[in-house]
Parts: sequence; C-alpha cells; structure tokens
Amino acid sequence: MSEPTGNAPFKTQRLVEFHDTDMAGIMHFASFFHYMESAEHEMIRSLGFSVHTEHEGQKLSFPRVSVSCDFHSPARSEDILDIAIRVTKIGTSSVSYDFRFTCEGREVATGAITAVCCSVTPGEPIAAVPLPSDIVEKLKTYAA
Ligand SMILES: CC(C)(COP(=O)(O)OP(=O)(O)OC[C@H]1O[C@@H](n2cnc3c(N)ncnc32)[C@H](O)[C@@H]1OP(=O)(O)O)[C@@H](O)C(=O)NCCC(=O)NCCSC(=O)c1cc(O)c2ccccc2c1O
Repeated sequence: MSEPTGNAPFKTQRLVEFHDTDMAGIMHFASFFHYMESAEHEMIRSLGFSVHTEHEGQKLSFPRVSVSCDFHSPARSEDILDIAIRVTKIGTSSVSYDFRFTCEGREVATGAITAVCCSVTPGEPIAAVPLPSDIVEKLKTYAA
C-alpha cells in the first residue's frame, strides 16, 4: 500500500445533463456511477495512460470489484458539479479511489471505486496481475 502523501486531488467538472435526472427533477443515483467512471478515466488520461493499455505485450484491463456512493444533497439539471478524486489505496493489483461531488461548495455526494489490474487474454479467464511500476508511480500523483 502506498504511504499517505497529502497530494492535491484530481479535479474536474461535469454539467448535469437533463437525461441524467429523474421524475423528481434530481440527478438519478445511477448517473453518479457514470460520472465517477468518466472522471476516473479522465484522471487516468491526465496521467498519460489509458484504461485500455498494454504492458510488456499483455493487454491490461481494470474491472471494478467494489463501487459505492452516498448522496448528501440533490443535484439538478444544468448544475455544474465539481468532482475531486483521490487515490486512497494502491495495492498489489488493486487501486482504490474516493470521489467527492460538490455544487458551488455544497456537498452533493461521496463515492468510492476499487478497480483491479487484470490481464485479458482471449479464451482465458481474466485474472489479477500486479500493477506495473510505471502506473503505480503515476497513480501516486493523486494519492491521498
Ligand atoms: C477482478 C477479478 C478477476 C479479480 O479476481 P482474482 O481472483 O484474480 O483476484 P483477487 O480476488 O485475489 O483480488 C485482487 C485484488 O482485488 C482486491 N479485491 C477483490 N475484491 C475486492 C472488493 N470487493 N473490495 C476491495 N478490494 C477487493 C483484493 O484485495 C486484491 O487486492 P491486492 O491489491 O492485494 O492485489 C474478479 O474479482 C472478477 O472477475 N470480478 C468481477 C469483475 C466485474 O465483473 N466487475 C463489474 C464490471 S467491470 C466494469 O464495469 C468496468 C468499468 C470500467 O470503467 C473499466 C475501465 C477499464 C477497463 C475495464 C473496465 C471495466 O471492466
């Protein structure tokens, strides 16, 4: 596991789309999971790699093994959400992130994802493999 570093989180913004809200006029809970996923992929691209990556000729994938979200106040269509991501744990093959959604400083939701670095070989079951050291170094940029 990585040592705590106190780094600043990765930050991005997302406009709440009308189609991501429900009949109560508030953002649907499932949409938060899509926004977390998109923000995580954006963070990974900002670090110079991709969720579709290869290492030493091996295709790597990052399936999720745990995802959660707590909802503190509603978000509405056309709200601009600030999303902050911290890398909270770098394991042997797993990486965990925390997410914080705010809207003009108001806490909207907090969530978490754990993904596992896996090798993907056609015809074989996916299996966890150690995170490559260069990816570990990049992920430390946003370590909590
Ligand atoms: C992913 C698995 C193949 C892992 O099984 P395996 O037996 O190989 O590994 P371990 O069980 O030893 O665990 C490895 C590692 O993970 C930690 N861990 C396992 N479970 C949990 C958990 N519930 N919470 C927290 N941590 C967990 C464990 O402690 C180990 O940590 P280390 O750091 O010590 O190594 C197998 O679990 C599996 O096949 N699971 C099903 C995966 C799945 O179907 N997920 C849902 C869909 S995935 C998805 O939606 C998705 C979204 C994306 O955005 C992607 C982006 C990029 C690529 C792929 C994406 C993607 O698939």
